[in-house]
Amino acid sequence: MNGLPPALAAGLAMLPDGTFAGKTVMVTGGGTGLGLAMGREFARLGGRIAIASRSEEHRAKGVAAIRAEGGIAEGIALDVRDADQVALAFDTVEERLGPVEVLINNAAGNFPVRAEKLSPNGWRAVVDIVLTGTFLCSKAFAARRVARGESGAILNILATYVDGGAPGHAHSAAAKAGVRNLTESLAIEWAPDGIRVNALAPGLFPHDDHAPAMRSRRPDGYEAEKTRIPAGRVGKTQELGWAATYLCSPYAAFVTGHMFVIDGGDRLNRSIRNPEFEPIRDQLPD
Ligand SMILES: CCCCCCCCCCC/C=C/C(=O)SCCNC(=O)CCNC(=O)[C@H](O)C(C)(C)COP(=O)(O)OP(=O)(O)OC[C@H]1O[C@@H](n2cnc3c(N)ncnc32)[C@H](O)[C@@H]1OP(=O)(O)O
Ligand SMILES: NC(=O)C1=CN([C@@H]2O[C@H](COP(=O)(O)OP(=O)(O)OC[C@H]3O[C@@H](n4cnc5c(N)ncnc54)[C@H](OP(=O)(O)O)[C@@H]3O)[C@@H](O)[C@H]2O)C=CC1
Repeated sequence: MNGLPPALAAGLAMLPDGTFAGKTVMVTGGGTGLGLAMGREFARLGGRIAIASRSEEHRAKGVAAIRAEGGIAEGIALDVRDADQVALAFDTVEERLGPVEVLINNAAGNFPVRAEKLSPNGWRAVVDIVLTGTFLCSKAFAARRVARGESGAILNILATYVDGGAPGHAHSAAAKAGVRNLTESLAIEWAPDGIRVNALAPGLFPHDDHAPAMRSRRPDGYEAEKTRIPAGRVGKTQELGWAATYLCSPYAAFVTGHMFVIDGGDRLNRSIRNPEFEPIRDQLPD
């Protein structure tokens, strides 16, 4: 598990070419990091990608990356916390690329902070982006799919700390756990309408776009954390693309309400042989 099979490393797609041909895929926060990696994989399989986020710079970067690979992409201004902006974004995507058939709720806010120091507004910002934003986008998506009488797929991006929590990330972990539960409620509610709702929980996937607050404090970066991961390495962002495209494809037509974990076994690495416990107040500055 320390490397990728040569065919995959060479960039071959996991699913058949054209699996998403003619389909519009909206990726919130799709201009950077994992969202962009997933958008690129959907585009390689023929999807038309709508990158929806706040920053024009992030959107332009993502659109350019996908177009440079021959894909179709448009940037759409959106703050997922605002229901009016969400409605307008779906309308705009429909005008430019066609109705959204796949929604990736990837946008997130997070910053490490000791829980006793987290301001009410800081808590709200993260919970609103992660939990409320996911709900607002899912609701707008499903209302449109149901009105058209057409099926669809939603994929919510979680984090492995939905189980067990995350010291220094109480806001994000609580919000992601809420999204996990929301995934299950909506999967049941919308299954009769042909709308599948699944979740993808990544472990550690370092990339060059990390927001400043999320950059590793170690001089050697997140790469060095591989020693704690049973697979012996961190994740490669393209691997999330493979998982995301499968879960949203017709090959997963009977999969809904599921949380797919992709972490090289990191979440299972709890044993009496773990290193000494280090309180979060000793890891983060005051
Ligand atoms: C598995 C174990 C993991 C261990 C760690 C490894 C890390 C690897 C990755 C782990 C999982 C990753 C999960 C992620 O979600 S990564 C995604 C991160 N990306 C982003 O956060 C990008 C978007 N972020 C933002 O836009 C902002 O950070 C923010 C979320 C704050 C929202 O921006 P907005 O402009 O709406 O908000 P404000 O700037 O006005 O701030 C609102 C309040 O929040 C307070 N704040 C902001 N930053 C900090 C900080 N670094 N520390 C403390 N408080 C902060 C800010 O002061 C405001 O509060 P007040 O009004 O009270 O001052
Ligand atoms: N990287 C990792 O190791 C892990 C990541 N994850 C999850 O993966 C997903 C992607 O994270 P990652 O790529 O690492 O982080 P990034 O910071 O690169 O991506 C977050 C994206 O969210 C967008 N965003 C933030 N707030 C809003 C908002 N209010 N409205 C619309 N878009 C918003 C940002 O775009 P803009 O600034 O333009 O709005 C940005 O593109 C997140 O859900 C994260 O929680 C989970 C576990 C591990």
